[in-house]
Amino acid sequence: MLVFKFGGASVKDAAGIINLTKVVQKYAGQQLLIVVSAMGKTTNALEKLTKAYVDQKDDIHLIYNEIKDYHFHILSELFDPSHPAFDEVANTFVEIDWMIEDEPHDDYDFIYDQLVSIGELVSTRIVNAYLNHVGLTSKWLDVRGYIHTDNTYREGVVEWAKTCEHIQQDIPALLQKGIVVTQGFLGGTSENFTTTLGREGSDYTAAIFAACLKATSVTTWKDVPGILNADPKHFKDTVKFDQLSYTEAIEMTYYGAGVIHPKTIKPLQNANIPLLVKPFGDPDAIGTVISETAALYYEKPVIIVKQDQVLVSLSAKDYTFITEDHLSAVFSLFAANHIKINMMQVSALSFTVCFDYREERFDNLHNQLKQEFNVKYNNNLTIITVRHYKQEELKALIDDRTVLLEQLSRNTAQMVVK
Ligand SMILES: Nc1ncnc2c1ncn2[C@@H]1O[C@H](COP(=O)(O)OP(=O)(O)O)[C@@H](O)[C@H]1O
Ligand SMILES: N[C@@H](CC(=O)OP(=O)(O)O)C(=O)O
Repeated sequence: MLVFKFGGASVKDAAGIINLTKVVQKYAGQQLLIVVSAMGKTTNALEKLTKAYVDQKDDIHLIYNEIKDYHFHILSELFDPSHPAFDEVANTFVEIDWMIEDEPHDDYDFIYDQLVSIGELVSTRIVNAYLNHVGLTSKWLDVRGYIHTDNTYREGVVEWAKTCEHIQQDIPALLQKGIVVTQGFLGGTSENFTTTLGREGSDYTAAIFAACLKATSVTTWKDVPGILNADPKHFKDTVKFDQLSYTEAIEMTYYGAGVIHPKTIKPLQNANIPLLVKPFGDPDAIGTVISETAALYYEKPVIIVKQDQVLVSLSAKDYTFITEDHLSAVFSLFAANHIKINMMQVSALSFTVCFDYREERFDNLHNQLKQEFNVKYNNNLTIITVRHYKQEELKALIDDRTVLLEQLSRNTAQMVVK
């Protein structure tokens, strides 16, 4: 069986959904599970809605109506007004109506997951309805009953044994009857609350299903020809990799290459399932095949740009040396706030650490760190990571920016720039 993942860009409008069905029709006769993300930039819009709701802002209904109008406009381009998909989508949005009428709960991450998850619940309703509309037999599956997570909202940790057991119990029989369409990015807790797996987590969902079902391959359909040596939105003259090793793909995604979610590759590597990254606009193109046995040749360095970074410098309040006790206290605070460290450096009197800036988490951490340390920080920074680099290439990348932190190993150079 095959697992396909269609991301937001591939289903951003009615033409995208029509294209998706054409891609799927090429695989008629094969068992197929399709993981779909929210349409276009819906997740960003739902994040805005969540913030407006928690802050009880006046524009909450404006933001919500824009999200609804966007989806109903796509529906009206695909179906006659009497089609049941209109009701299915309206009923899904009712969950938001109920939530935003109430006073906000005080756990931001919990609210976030209950609201933001609507994007995938709605997109899969529309995709599933359209596949059936064109004569393909397809079933909508609520992923929250299959991908079981703990209750770390916004970063649900998958309970693999329970997840695989449920997937293996039900999905093979469903696949024999037709296509299965389900939501990326979402999970469910044992109390039936919705969790999300981290932004851009739909690739990871596809990998979980593939690993549990021992799929032949996973294909993620993207708006790029495959995996390139750098993000084409930031760099000209990129080159595509026809093949890539699991290890290189893990390294690239770990450092922030946004093309694949970082947790995706490992379960596929463990189960020896190839990951194909292909352009949805040219489904017959070979794209990039990620597998164990890729030929390793780097015509150009691999460049990864991670924006919206904050660099924090800590020193002890009594100006003593930074000790293991200090570091242990600092790491505990990072862990408690679910903040992943991207780069760090220790000197005699200070500890410098760079991570993704996320306002609510940063404010919390900052307040806690201030109690024990002198804290200085700089935000709006960028980490440039270069793999398989030549020293002379680094200068051109920095351009006229200031380097605040630099680390070089044999294979990888990393620089925090302003
Ligand atoms: N090394 C890279 N190769 C290809 N695309 C990349 C790379 N790094 C970042 N990207 C970006 O990833 C985007 C595709 O990933 P993403 O937006 O997550 O897709 P989707 O959400 O549709 O699954 C591309 O539009 C491209 O800008
Ligand atoms: N919709 C979610 C999950 C996801 O994976 O989306 P995409 O496949 O469009 O990156 C997000 O935007 O984070």
